[in-house]
Amino acid sequence: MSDDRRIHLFDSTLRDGAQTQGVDFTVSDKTAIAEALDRLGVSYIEGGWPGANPTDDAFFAEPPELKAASLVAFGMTRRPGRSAENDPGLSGLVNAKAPVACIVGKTWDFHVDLALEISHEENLAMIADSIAQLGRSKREVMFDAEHFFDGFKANKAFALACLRAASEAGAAWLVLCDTNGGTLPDDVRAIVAEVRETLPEVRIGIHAHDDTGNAVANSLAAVAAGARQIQGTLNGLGERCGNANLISLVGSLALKTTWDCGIDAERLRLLTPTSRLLDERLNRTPTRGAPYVGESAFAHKGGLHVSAVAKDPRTYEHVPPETVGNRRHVVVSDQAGRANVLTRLQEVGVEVDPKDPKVGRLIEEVKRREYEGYAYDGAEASFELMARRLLDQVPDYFSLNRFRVMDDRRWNARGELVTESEATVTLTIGSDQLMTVANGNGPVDALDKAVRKALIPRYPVLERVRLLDYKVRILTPQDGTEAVTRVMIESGVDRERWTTVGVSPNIIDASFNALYDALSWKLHNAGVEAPKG
Ligand SMILES: CC(=O)SCCNC(=O)CCNC(=O)[C@H](O)C(C)(C)COP(=O)(O)OP(=O)(O)OC[C@H]1O[C@@H](n2cnc3c(N)ncnc32)[C@H](O)[C@@H]1OP(=O)(O)O
Ligand SMILES: CC(=O)C(=O)O
Repeated sequence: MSDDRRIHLFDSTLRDGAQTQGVDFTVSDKTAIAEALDRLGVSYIEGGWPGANPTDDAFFAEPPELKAASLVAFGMTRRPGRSAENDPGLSGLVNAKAPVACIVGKTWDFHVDLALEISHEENLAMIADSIAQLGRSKREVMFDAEHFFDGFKANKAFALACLRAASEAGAAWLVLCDTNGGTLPDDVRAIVAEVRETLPEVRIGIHAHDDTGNAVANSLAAVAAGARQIQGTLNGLGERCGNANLISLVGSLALKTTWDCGIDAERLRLLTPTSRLLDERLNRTPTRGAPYVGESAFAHKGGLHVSAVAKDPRTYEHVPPETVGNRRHVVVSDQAGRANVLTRLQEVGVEVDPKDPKVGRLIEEVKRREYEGYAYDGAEASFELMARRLLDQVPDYFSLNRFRVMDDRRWNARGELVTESEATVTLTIGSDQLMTVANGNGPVDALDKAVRKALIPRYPVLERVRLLDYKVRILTPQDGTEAVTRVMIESGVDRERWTTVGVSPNIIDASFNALYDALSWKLHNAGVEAPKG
């Protein structure tokens, strides 16, 4: 592919992404994410701002060894009234172990007047001096033109003079930033085109924020107008509403355009694992609806969709999920038809003759239970168990005879408020009846502990099963405290995860139903035999 079609991807997850509310990377997070980005194939990885905090200092003191990408250290132009040589911020960048530096400078006169309170000439000198100073030690220096689009609209001559100052001082890239994220694609396209016409010799990049939900569209508009570098972040992290989502951009550039973003078919399959790695590092639940990489990105729910997808997935998929490392997913719910159920059964390895009348019964059962409040859409382990029970493919590992839960809220002798829960359960396992008692931090915790106490001696595989998420939803709010509740439980062991559902007007009973399925599913999945009754 000609160089003219090359788009350089610049990842700012570890710098602008670190400015996301609630995100706090450790040095080892930064290293793992940088290595994943390097494997994915981006051109530049902005590692942070040396001198801004101890994490970034430590990261740049011992940066990861990147195979293909260039590590970038970020900073800002020198302080007003100082020489670039004596500016501690710039010295931090010079000393950082990174071959490339990227500095932000003001290009909107409003900011120069109000935030910096300096003359326009001094701002131009700050840009030129800083780029020149960094050019003495770095292989490449980039200029992030802060608020460029707002600056261009307010005072075009000054905004362009800032770009000229950076270019003449040796900046390899001029990155036009939509810092406040308020610009729309038509304006981005027109302004980038005008910059290209005015400064045809410079290389232009785009750094778009997502405050109108247009950061990806703005990045593509800039490329159409001549930008050849796109800055973005994994999963769209970043200040306020985030940056252009690099994951969506990679998918679209690689699969839908003739631009060469440096990511071949093999690397493209790393897109979903890379996005998930970031969420895992941040301990965040991946966004289901994320384009290309979300769990719902190739999930089919409507019966009409599933019946057509079974014939040819192109009927409802814009690209094959495997190309981006994702997978197809058929959802079973009250929107399902025969095709959903058969496909889902096949996916979970349940063998059934499509003509078996039990399939029809299963569909009816799903719809009846969904009407009662069950949601198999997110509780696939419960769906699998229901299907296998109907087909006599799963034994009863245990059954509940009775539970009793007591809650105690009182002031102790030291005058402190104490809440305690105690659960007693009677279970049957095979021909044995067992009674156990446990205390817990709340009634569901006490119940969970009492059930496990009875089961673990018989089924040690349950020892390491953990309850990872617990969600309660009121299904009939008009009934007040008598309302029907639905409980969804996510359980896990190591990296294995499964979700189950329980419904009842009694929240503890709903929780028990979900717990019963969670433990039964694990026993079935681990191939455990049930004792003879
Ligand atoms: C648009 C962007 O997202 S750019 C990246 C923004 N990221 C961050 O700010 C995260 C890291 N930042 C930090 O850790 C700190 O802000 C530091 C270490 C950089 C600076 O901290 P401090 O010296 O305490 O300054 P503080 O953050 O309060 O204010 C920023 C200062 O930089 C000045 N400044 C802002 N932009 C520039 C610039 N491009 N060039 C020179 N000075 C600038 C401001 O006028 C202000 O000056 P003042 O201290 O004289 O008021
Ligand atoms: C540099 C940067 O992050 C911005 O202008 O948004």
